[in-house]
Amino acid sequence: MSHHNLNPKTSSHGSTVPVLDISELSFYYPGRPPVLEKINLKIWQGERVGIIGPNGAGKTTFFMLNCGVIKPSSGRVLLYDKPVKTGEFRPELGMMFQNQDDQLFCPSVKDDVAFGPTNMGLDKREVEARVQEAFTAIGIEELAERPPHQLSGGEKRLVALAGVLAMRPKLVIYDEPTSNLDLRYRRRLINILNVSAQDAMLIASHDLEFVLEVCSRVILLDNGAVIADGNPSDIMSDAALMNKHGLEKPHSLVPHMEKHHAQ
Ligand SMILES: Nc1ncnc2c1ncn2[C@@H]1O[C@H](COP(=O)(O)OP(=O)(O)OP(=O)(O)O)[C@@H](O)[C@H]1O
Repeated sequence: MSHHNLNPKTSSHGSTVPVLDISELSFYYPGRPPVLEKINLKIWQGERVGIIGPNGAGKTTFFMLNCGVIKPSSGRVLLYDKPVKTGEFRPELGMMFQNQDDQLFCPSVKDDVAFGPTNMGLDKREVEARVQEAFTAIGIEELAERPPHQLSGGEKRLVALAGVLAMRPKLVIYDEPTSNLDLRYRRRLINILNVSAQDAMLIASHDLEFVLEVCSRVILLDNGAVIADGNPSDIMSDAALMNKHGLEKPHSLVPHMEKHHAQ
């Protein structure tokens, strides 16, 4: 099954246009085996999609193709029915990178969060309203005047997220959002994602418990292909499938008896 709607309210106005419509998408570096080969996927409004797979499976590459940072070797991506072109800014899409040092570069946190909306050509008052809205949603008001390079890794992650949300994207892509987060920041991120109002999100993560808590659909990528696509607990409780692709069935899905035996 490839169509899961979390929120019947939003889907009931009959959105027949997928958020993302990916067909026959391939990508390879010259002289190397394909990183992705003929991927076909549709992402629908209301979906929170976890992308899982071993190191090197092509998750980051897949994201770069979706936001037009790199050019497909063949195939195409439609974002709300309009082709994604390499290098073209699409305000409907926001991306949170794995490494925030690539994303934060302004003298203060406030300037960094304002950077995106300012570059969208919004007037000053609207930019300020959005910055305030993002600060409140993420709960980072106290960081506003700090220089981003002085922040801890977890604080940087939240500031980067505020910068993305201030652009009010409809689709947000997260690359390893919980890596290096302590339990408190991880929990805060889960809470933020679980109440977020975007149309859809794509989240690559090795933190499978996090994926279980947040996602309504899971796509397992390996060897350049979609290996499985469907309900998160169905896919992740298939221990043989998970092991075959360098992953482990999350502990919370191991039945109580089995856990007992393993000890
Ligand atoms: N510039 C490059 N030249 C050649 N190969 C590359 C280049 N960049 C990435 N690759 C290869 O492409 C493959 C996919 O990498 P990608 O970063 O998309 O994987 P990933 O699933 O995000 O991995 P991880 O879970 O480790 O973050 C890897 O085998 C990687 O070595």
